[in-house]
Amino acid sequence: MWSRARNDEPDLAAVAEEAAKSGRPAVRLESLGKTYGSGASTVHALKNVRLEVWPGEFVVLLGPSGSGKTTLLNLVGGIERPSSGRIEVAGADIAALSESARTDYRRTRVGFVFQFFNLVPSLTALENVEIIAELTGPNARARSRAALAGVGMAEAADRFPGQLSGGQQQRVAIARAIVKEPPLLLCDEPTGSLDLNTGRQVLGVLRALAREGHHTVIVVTHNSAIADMADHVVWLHSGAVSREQKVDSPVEAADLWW
Ligand SMILES: Nc1ncnc2c1ncn2[C@@H]1O[C@H](COP(=O)(O)OP(=O)(O)OP(=O)(O)O)[C@@H](O)[C@H]1O
Repeated sequence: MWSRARNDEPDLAAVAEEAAKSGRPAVRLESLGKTYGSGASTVHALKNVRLEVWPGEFVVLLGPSGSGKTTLLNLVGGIERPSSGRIEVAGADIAALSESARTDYRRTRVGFVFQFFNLVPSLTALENVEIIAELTGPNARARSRAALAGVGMAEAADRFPGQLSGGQQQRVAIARAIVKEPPLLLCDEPTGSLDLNTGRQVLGVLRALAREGHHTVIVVTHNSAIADMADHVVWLHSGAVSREQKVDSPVEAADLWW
């Protein structure tokens, strides 16, 4: 479990608590670079990225195809390692963690939401959440019910994915991501396969999770309309941050239009 300091690894939960007290960013990227391949086929997916994201922020990351959005999300989520630079999450440099500590980090500190919901079709909504809850602590069933209630899906606990709409399935997928109470929620095109209305509902759920202060939410999308509901918008171009904007009065998800 993440609360256990192993060998000389940092205790990530303790580091996070300390970071929260000292008012540090939830995520801080410094001179971050990622290259794929070598020689003539080298791809510089990210170049010298510097970014600070604050606890509870709802961040939208925009950019054309190939600009490095998913790469950035995968690095922050500990799915991949950077080629250079630092990735501080709540004060700990996750690029410096051992393989096993990075697995713990991914499992306990980060929730992922993807375009395709990837629910297990033979399990109910509750069971889909519960299989993740069981990996991360006691009282899995109660925590799973609470997570489903948190995304407005309490009534659908006993239904199978095939009996749910796309938006409802995505809300179950969000419940599955938040059941371990990760400080960081990383979403890659979460509304990419939803229509306008269900997309708005799902974004409303994500917005509420950030607003309640439990999660810092980063959403990667091609859909620039979603930027209107963000606290912080970041544009990537050719692997670098080309523009950044803080928004004082973001619109409600229900008022988005695309
Ligand atoms: N595993 C990989 N191996 C080689 N190149 C990769 C790999 N992953 C990403 N790339 C390259 O890195 C660059 C950034 O890709 P990335 O997927 O991060 O962009 P993106 O902005 O998310 O694009 P899209 O919006 O199309 O999903 C692209 O040139 C891509 O081809």
